[in-house]
Amino acid sequence: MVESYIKIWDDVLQNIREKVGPLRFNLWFKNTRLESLDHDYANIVVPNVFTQVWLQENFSSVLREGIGKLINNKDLNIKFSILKSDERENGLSTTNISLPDKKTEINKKPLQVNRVLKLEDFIVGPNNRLAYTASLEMVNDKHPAFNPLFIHGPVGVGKTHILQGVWNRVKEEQNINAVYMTAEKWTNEFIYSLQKGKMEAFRQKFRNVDMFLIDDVHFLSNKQGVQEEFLHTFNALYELSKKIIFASDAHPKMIAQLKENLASRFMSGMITKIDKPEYAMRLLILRSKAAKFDVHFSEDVLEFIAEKFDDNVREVESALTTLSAHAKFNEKKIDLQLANEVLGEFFYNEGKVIKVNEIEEEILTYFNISRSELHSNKKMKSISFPRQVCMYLIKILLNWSYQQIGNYFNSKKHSTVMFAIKKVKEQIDSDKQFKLFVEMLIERIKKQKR
Ligand SMILES: Nc1ncnc2c1ncn2[C@@H]1O[C@H](COP(=O)(O)OP(=O)(O)OP(=O)(O)O)[C@@H](O)[C@H]1O
Repeated sequence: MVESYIKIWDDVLQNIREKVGPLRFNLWFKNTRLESLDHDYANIVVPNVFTQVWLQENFSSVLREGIGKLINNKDLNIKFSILKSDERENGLSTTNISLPDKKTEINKKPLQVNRVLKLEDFIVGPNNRLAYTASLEMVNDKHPAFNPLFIHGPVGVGKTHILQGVWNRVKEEQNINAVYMTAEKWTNEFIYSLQKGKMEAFRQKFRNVDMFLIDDVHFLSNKQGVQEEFLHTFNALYELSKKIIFASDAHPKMIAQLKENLASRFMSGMITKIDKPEYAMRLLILRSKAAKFDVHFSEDVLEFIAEKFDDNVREVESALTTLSAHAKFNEKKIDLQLANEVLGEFFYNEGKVIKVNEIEEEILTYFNISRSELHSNKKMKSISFPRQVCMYLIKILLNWSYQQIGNYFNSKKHSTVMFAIKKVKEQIDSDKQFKLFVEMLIERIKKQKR
């Protein structure tokens, strides 16, 4: 980099670091540089397209202002270049991918589809038919043949979709008091009410519902006092024949440290598992999800995604989002070639197994912390947050049990690991930039295996 660019870039970065704080700064600006600058254009090199998208969306004006001020051009155009994948390590040269500059009209619609989960958008197939049909019976039948309904299955297969879909349906069609919440939220309300001496109101609230939909009940694992109160709520509703639906990552028998009487209540109605969807199902789901995007995905692209992304539906959706983001920002048509280019880095040779230290390496690099800090008990956010992300990645890439992950991280409790993974999941769902960041980490880890 020409020396004057280094100086300009240092000044701009210093300004940004003050604004965003060291954690986010390290996440997004660490491996960037000002590659070239003339009166009209500044070209900034970034390590990957996710950083590019994030900087474009959040920092274009700050960058324009910061650099523009130094060269007296407030209308400066900012362009980004991405290091070619095979050159990332030694940073030899760059591939230019121009983002639309500020004068170009770009489609301002959000890249992600809106997350209102409705039963009518749920695709029914062999992996989920029983769970879906049983849920409909809960909706439509005044006195369903079973109660409670307990739905379990691996991550991202549609458990939440069904519960929220049921909740939305009964809210629209029936004048009943239906409550949907996660077991974690229920636990927090319980603890709060206990601390504030408001248990009577708490009990009233939950014992007066007509339909009780609790997601992620595995969260109750290992929380004896909370389970006791949950059992009381369950019993009260059950005796009044109120409809109860639970969703969980695991069968009641497999939820660690779950009181026997609570486990047996969970198993007293219908238990049904949702499995990972097969290819034909994935394709059907993809078609339906793709139709909600404002870009066109051709059938061969959808088939390509359905074939390559075989783990869970969340991954499949994320492939669509990523592809549509690339197409928009680079103003390209979505075809098989683009899908291969963009998504090729997401999958890897199955024979090559990802190792836990490879996941760790990415975390250490991106968050700039040491391995001993990652494995420590330090609670400051700059250490605990990367640790949580690491736990999440180990869960989804290696599918370790919560206990295994806890043991690996200096004997952390099963519930601590569950909480960490839950937090990361929530942030992925609510923060698009963070979602892109996590996808980028996954992409980098998987790419090493190709
Ligand atoms: N059969 C389906 N039809 C339509 N969308 C689906 C289907 N299955 C899953 N999805 C979609 O996949 C995404 C993940 O599903 P959901 O959040 O319901 O998974 P989950 O099983 O609750 O996962 P977790 O255990 O991680 O909470 C959602 O956007 C959901 O709409």
